[in-house]
Amino acid sequence: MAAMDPGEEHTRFIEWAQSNGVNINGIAPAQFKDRGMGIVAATDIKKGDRIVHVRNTSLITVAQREIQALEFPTKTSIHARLAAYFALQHSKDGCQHRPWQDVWPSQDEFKDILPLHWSKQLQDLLPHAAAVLLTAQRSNLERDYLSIHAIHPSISRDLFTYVWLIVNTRTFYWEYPDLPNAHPRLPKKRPQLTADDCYAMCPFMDYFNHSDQGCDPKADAKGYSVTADRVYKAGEEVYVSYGSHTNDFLLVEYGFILDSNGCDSLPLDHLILSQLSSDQVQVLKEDGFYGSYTLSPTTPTLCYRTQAVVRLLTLPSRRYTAFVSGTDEGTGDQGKVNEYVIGLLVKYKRQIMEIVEEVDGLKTGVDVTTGQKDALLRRWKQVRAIVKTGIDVLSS
Ligand SMILES: C[S@@+](CC[C@H](N)C(=O)[O-])C[C@H]1O[C@@H](n2cnc3c(N)ncnc32)[C@H](O)[C@@H]1O
Repeated sequence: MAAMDPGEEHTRFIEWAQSNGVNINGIAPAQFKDRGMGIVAATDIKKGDRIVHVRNTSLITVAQREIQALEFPTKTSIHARLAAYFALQHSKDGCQHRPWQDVWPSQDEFKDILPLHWSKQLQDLLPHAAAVLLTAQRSNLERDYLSIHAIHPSISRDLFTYVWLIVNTRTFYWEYPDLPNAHPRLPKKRPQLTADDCYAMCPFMDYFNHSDQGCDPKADAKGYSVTADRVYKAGEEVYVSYGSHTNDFLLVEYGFILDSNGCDSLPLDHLILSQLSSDQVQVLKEDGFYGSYTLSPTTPTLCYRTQAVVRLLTLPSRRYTAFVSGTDEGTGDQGKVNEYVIGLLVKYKRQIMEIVEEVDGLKTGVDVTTGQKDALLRRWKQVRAIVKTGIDVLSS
């Protein structure tokens, strides 16, 4: 994909970043047609070269004095604290992060790509897994907005939503360096925080786009760095991996999907949970096998949890018990399990055909942009392909 010259606000930001503890080596930001900014190799890069390092003092974490000075109530999430900090900075004269803020995506760009901003008509057409993630995202945002609104009523919902999404799409996992041994992931003096709260904003690092095969960003007490995972030729895009995410997750949390994603899978909960009796639900809960059933486009196609639940649904309970207790690998029952799942998938495939047709027929305009329709259609076609592969593999 051709990269374009990013423009002068990016040149200004790079100068700002370099004078603020960011060491850049052989890479540069570039503008892409379909995914905003990204990072390209400015020269040939060798595997193992450290291409960027961001000093720990340049990260924005809640341990920072300016953020601590805002004296948030203890229950305020880290996400909310960071968002509130950036909201308060946003319109301030002499805001110290201005060159960084100037290269972030605009509110309008978010409105196009993030399902949170899509029309209800489109949200209702999201795959089940994406809809579940969207509901959770909406409720986290609401919780955070209300907690900040109570102490900073001047921050509008619009601005808060924007900076909250900036934090959501641009934070890195940050293990606070001064962690006590007993709770290796909890920042000292903040025992109420959980590992999920260990986030940092990281200038320049947030230019990298995601690939399931990208470089792995590493953090240590000195800061954050990215090392080349392979050789890159000058001009090639360099990606990092944001984690092992499915395309439903990437769509809802980041506003894009990958054409090829080795971490993709399809949750089957919406097909399976409704089949369970209340006794079966209880058994599964007691055994720790309730929910999180997945179908994967790679082998094994069915995850262990799915193998377990389908045994409970289709076999005498002693066969299920033998399987989950490990006394029987369950190979003899595999045909019956596969047959049951195929039945569910064939029914689901018919529903998918109808949804694909409906999405394909959507008229584009104010409520449905071409980009939104395209992303949704591509995702449904991927779901259809996973289901088809599942049926083929289980039938063979
Ligand atoms: C950390 S930022 C990366 C820089 C961003 N592209 C920008 O313009 O500033 C994450 C956002 O980049 C975009 N993105 C990241 N990886 C992508 C990919 N492989 N394809 C399309 N968009 C991607 C998504 O909009 C995502 O929310």
